[in-house]
This record gives sequence, C-alpha cells and structure tokens, in this order.
Amino acid sequence: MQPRLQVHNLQSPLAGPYSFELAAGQCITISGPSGSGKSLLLRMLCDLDPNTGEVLLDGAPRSCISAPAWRAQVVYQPAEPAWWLPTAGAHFKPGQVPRVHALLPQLNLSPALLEQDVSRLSTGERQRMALIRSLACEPKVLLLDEPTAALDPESVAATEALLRKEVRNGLSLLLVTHSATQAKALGSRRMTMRERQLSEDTP
Ligand SMILES: Nc1ncnc2c1ncn2[C@@H]1O[C@H](COP(=O)(O)OP(=O)(O)OP(=O)(O)O)[C@@H](O)[C@H]1O
Repeated sequence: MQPRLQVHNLQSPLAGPYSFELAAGQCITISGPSGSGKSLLLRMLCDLDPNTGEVLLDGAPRSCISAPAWRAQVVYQPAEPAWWLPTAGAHFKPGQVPRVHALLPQLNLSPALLEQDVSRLSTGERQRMALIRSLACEPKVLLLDEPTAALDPESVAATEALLRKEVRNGLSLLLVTHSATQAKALGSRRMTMRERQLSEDTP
C-alpha cells in the first residue's frame, strides 16, 4: 500500500537529510536531546522553513500542492501553539463545532472554556485546547511537538487515549516526545534524533 507520507532527502542548511515513510494509521515517535533538531524536522515537513528534497502526501508531491492546502492536511502543532483571537472558541469554523464538542469531554475540558479569554486558561487547558484545534481540522498527518509537556498524569492519559483512537481511525501521527513511556505506548516505530541525525530505535 502507498505510504501516506513519503520523505526523501529533506534537508536545510540547519538539519538533515531525512528520509522515511509514514503509513496511514501509523504513529512514529521521535525522541532525543533538547536542541537535537526535532522541531526543525517538523517545521520542514510543514514547509515553514526553507528546505530541499521531496515530500509526498498519498503519492502527490508537495511541490504540486499550495502551501495552505498542504498545511490543511499536514497540520503542525508546535510545543507552544499560538492563539490569535481572544477566545479559544473563536478559532473554530462553524463546521468544526460538532467535532469540537465531541472532543472536549475526551480531554476532560468543559465547553464553557471555549468562551473564556485564552489568556485566562491554564497552561494545561491551553495545551489540550490546542490539540482539539489541530484535530478539528481533520488532518491526514499530524505533527505534534510535545503535546503533553504541561499536563498532569490524568490529562496525559486522556490525551494518549485520544491519540491512540485517532491513529486507529486512520490518522498518521509524527509525535515528538521526551517520554520513553509515551513513545512505547503510542509509537509503532520509534526514532531518535541526535545532532540533527535521525535513527530508528532497535525494538
Ligand atoms: N532559524 C534558526 N537558525 C539557526 N539555528 C536554529 C534555528 N532554529 C533552530 N535553531 C537551532 O537548531 C537546534 C535544533 O533546534 P530544535 O528546535 O529543532 O530542537 P529540539 O530538538 O526540538 O529541542 P527541544 O527538545 O528543546 O524542543 C537548536 O540548537 C536551535 O537553537
């Protein structure tokens, strides 16, 4: 079967080259020391930083897809997601609202938080709300940078359960995590970044 995402010699003056494939309904985790290049890789995949090489989605080269169309299907959630409107709820399109309301209880979030000023949400609430924002786009590929860094154990468990379910339903997930437990729990393949070089972990 054709991989969902194919990455061939993706590189920039700062990092790479990287080559790997991600299937539909697969989670690959990337761990590694701080500053090793994990976020640089995610940013290149999303085409936020200049890069060369080839990235294909369901066989279609990224060079044939407009940047907004690419970023609608390959969604990047940085470690510290930006908010550009006063409330979290204002970030959602009307068509996304049913899905948002289905996702909120799965992350133990009250719908009332949608109306609150984003700056008044706790760090953990903002982090979970950011994941809902990413999933509400129904991406084919989700690039997640440390999505549970600010969460208590209960919220970590809820987030991992939701991600496992989304992957089971076909989402392709590239997950950057510092947690070996999380990498083992979610990753069907696990990789490590060291000095901007990516290697596959041995099982
Ligand atoms: N635009 C840039 N120009 C020059 N150096 C950069 C640029 N962006 C990032 N770097 C450097 O590249 C290195 C890798 O950064 P990156 O953010 O990918 O690390 P990381 O592995 O995600 O780390 P962490 O786990 O702390 O998030 C860092 O040393 C960083 O300072």
